[in-house]
Amino acid sequence: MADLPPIPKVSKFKIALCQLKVTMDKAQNIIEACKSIEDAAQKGAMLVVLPEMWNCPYSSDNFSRFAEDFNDRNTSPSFMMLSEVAHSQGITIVGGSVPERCGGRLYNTSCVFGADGKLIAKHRKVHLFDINMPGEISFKESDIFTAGDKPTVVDTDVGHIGIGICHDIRFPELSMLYASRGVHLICYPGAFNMSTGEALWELLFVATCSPARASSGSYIIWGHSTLVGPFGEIIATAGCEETTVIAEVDYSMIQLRRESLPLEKQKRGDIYKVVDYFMD
Ligand SMILES: NC(=O)CCC(=O)C(=O)O
Repeated sequence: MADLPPIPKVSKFKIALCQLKVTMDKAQNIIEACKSIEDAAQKGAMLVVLPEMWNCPYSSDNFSRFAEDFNDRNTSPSFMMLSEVAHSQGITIVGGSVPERCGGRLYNTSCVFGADGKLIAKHRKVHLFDINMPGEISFKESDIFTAGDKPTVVDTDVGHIGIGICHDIRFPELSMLYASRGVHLICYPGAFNMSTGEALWELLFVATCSPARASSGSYIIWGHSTLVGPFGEIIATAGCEETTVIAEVDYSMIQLRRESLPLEKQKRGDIYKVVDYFMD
């Protein structure tokens, strides 16, 4: 097995999970998100995570209307705000997700910005959320979005981070692939709902960030943005209200987990294997 990346120099830092209220007013959503990020940075957060669809109420009717073409600065205010605030505050931002328009297609996309404001990674949701639970919930993202075709691991000032978007969390193969690449933390911007929200997959260091629950709309958000530690323990969590969860990430706990529970050595490569098609 290849050596895992070492624990980064900044091994203890504050993370902020901004559980934002999302409204039909995109400009307002951008202003509020910017305020929450600045506030979190003032409180010492070095990494800020936003929810899935933080600029757009999660509904099929809205995705196309709220979409942005990231190559056109004039029509991508969400993208520009994240880049500018990452730079002005000198922090890393996992920018939740927004609908992305590219080459005539729509994607559910998370942009990651470094402390210099540069885009350092872009994850397009790999597993689109199609569900039909008669009498409870019916939703078909694949009617609107094209799925991404690759996993995303990004090297940041605060470690090696894997990115998944909401439904991606249900596929342990993706998180196992990230684990096999030695990520320190997996960030899952999400917008779970009231029917399925409790059934989350929690593994390694995981940060999930949801929108706050709104009193209107047909898709009722679950909330509960959470930071889970490397032993599966819940370090910090929220209810369904608008709030920011600020908690400490301590990567030295990864070392402790690797030593006390050497799962990497216990793997049975003779009976199963995670194949990483994207690793050079
Ligand atoms: N927005 C989503 O991907 C929702 C995923 C979800 O609720 C699930 O149960 O999976």
